[in-house]
Amino acid sequence: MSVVNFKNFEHAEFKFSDSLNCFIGNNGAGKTNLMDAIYYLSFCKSFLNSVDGQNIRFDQEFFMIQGKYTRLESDEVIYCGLKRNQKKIVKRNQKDYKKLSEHIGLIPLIIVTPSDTNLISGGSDERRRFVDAVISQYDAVYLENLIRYNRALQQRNNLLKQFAGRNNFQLESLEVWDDQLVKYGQQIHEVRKVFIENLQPIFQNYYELISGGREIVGLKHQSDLTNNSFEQLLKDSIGKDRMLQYTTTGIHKEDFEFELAGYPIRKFGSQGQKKTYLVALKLAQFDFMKAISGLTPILLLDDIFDKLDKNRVEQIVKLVADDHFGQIFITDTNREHLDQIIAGLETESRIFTISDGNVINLTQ
Ligand SMILES: Nc1ncnc2c1ncn2[C@@H]1O[C@H](COP(=O)(O)OP(=O)(O)OP(=O)(O)O)[C@@H](O)[C@H]1O
Repeated sequence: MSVVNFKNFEHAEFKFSDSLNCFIGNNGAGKTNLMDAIYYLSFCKSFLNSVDGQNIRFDQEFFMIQGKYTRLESDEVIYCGLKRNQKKIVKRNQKDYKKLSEHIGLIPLIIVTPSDTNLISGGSDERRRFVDAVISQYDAVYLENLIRYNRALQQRNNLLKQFAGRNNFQLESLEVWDDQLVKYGQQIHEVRKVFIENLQPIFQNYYELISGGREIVGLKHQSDLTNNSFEQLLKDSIGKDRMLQYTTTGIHKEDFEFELAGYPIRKFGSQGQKKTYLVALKLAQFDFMKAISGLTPILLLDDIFDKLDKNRVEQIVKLVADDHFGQIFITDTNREHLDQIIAGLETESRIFTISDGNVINLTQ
């Protein structure tokens, strides 16, 4: 991979290991920026800063990231470049993409970052977004249903607002949207239910492997639709919906309760337990994506050493160094941690020391 004028890197070239790569450096050295460059080549955007222009190195006019992916069939060269105040350009083997969405999925990638704790501590929308994003990557019908559902929901909510504004009410106009919500919502609910059931054992297995314990981790699908017909729920909530001027029941209100030993982890989990939970969840997502796409995702573990004890970190690194995983990137501020763990591994690993946007390649 090469980067030019990307954040605090002026120009740097990397030859990564196909297995384990570690970025070591002090705070602010540029380790996470490198993770972000790798992320850009998969998702055409930053995981940190949604304003592309702010990722151009200060006082420069453009950035450029290029990566060569060695694949069994043929190599892929992915380019992402941005000139200040111009449109971002992404190329696959020197050919421009018309739509960036066409690129997503070609280089699957999973990242674990400190900001993922929002999945646990944040609102239900964070968890729905996570579940929807994972399912949408392998189920195009699900994504289509989700778009249609959200459209119908928007129309129904507009109608409820109009009724309130004009002080009238027409049940028939509302029911047109109810039919759509029930049609798509019911299917989305079922797919989410099956997804959670399938993810649970994989997730439990990873949690046990990392923690060395037998605590039961839970993912509970909470929904009004579990024991009631959606049609009836919409009928029963009309009074409330009219008063509040939005649709108060449906799959847009579902949540996924994250539990540890039967208790909500959000309230009772320690910081290390929450982090373990997240890593296990992401590794379960990894398995899912790998099985469905047939491609091994790249795995980025940013700052996983923070809040986790030595044993758990060691378990994670050993776990991901296994053949089941592919190319892994790990950041850390302290070399000794990793040296000790890596010394016991058979996997080929490469260590890059990062200092103020510069890199020294230290091959194991
Ligand atoms: N557009 C930019 N141009 C130049 N430098 C930038 C730009 N954006 C961010 N930086 C610099 O990048 C540095 C942060 O890098 P990064 O987040 O990769 O650090 P890190 O090595 O992961 O540190 P930590 O261990 O604290 O997480 C900061 O010094 C910041 O000023």
